[in-house]
Amino acid sequence: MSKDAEITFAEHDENFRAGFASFVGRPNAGKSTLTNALVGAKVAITSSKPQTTRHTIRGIVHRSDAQLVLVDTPGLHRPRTLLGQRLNDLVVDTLSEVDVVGFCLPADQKIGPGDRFIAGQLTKLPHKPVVALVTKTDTVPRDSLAEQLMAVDQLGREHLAGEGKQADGFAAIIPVSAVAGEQTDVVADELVSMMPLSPPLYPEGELTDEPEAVMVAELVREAALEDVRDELPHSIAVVVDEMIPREGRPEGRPLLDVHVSIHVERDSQKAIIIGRAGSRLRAIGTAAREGISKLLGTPVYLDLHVKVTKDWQRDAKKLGRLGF
Ligand SMILES: Nc1nc2c(ncn2[C@@H]2O[C@H](COP(=O)(O)OP(=O)(O)OP(=O)(O)O)[C@@H](O)[C@H]2O)c(=O)[nH]1
Repeated sequence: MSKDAEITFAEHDENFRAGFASFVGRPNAGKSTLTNALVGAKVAITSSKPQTTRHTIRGIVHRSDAQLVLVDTPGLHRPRTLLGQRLNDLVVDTLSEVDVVGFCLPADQKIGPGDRFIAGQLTKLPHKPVVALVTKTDTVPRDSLAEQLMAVDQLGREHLAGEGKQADGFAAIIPVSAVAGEQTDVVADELVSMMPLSPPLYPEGELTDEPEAVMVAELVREAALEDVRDELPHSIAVVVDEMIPREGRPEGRPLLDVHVSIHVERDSQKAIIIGRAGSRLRAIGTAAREGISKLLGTPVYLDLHVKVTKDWQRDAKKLGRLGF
């Protein structure tokens, strides 16, 4: 973000609110899509594959009366690997610093052990308001939505009520469809009402403060996730090795060289990513390059390398090197 942008109290109403909110929920619960719908631009990566959001990505909602900084977190889930454990720790750390937590529960899926696990984790944050967001309401008929709302209320009362915890379960329960654009304003209003009185935290127009390299890596990862199945999505980590302007380009025709490594855990996975005669890797490159050019506002030459980093999810040193 631009550090030189000055913001002063005087320019803003004394009732202005600003603060941080974070969405949690099982993989695929709709957190990224909701973030994007609220922010109005593509900042978090969405995909139908679970666990695509590994990095804490902020989207910023600018309103005349408030600024809402959304911290998008990875899915909280029962840890099975070292990576899983680290991600959970990261999520709980993040949550302890935000003003309100939005717990996303898809309308089209019954509440299950995964949701109860998350609700249990949220009790580690005793004084934090938790708003339940029943997502994807466009996918279910009205009567099953009503049932889901009651089940969610029950979940809140079971986990977030009682001494030392939230007094009455969830602070609010809001049905929303990010895809149909229904009730997203109600979600924003509710989250804003829980922000402290504060001047804006970021300059106007800022959408995210995620470092560009992380967003570039996420765009490549999103492209690599297209059409891959089973355990492969969890085995892909993407690192931007270098981004440098090409030298000797003609005036007004810049080109950015972007060097990216796609790490997988096994040789067989490397073969899948590369595809027959390199066809999949080329498709990944084409798809990602377009998004990266748009993001950075300049033509890019994208150089992709696929590397096998054996069992990186279970190796503390390798995790560190890949930025976890
Ligand atoms: N019909 C419908 N689909 C939705 C809605 N919100 C999200 N989806 C779809 O649900 C899938 C998962 O959405 P994401 O926003 O990526 O979910 P997430 O919770 O961020 O997922 P992770 O990053 O894996 O934790 C995608 O295929 C979305 O298009 C919605 O309001 N309606």
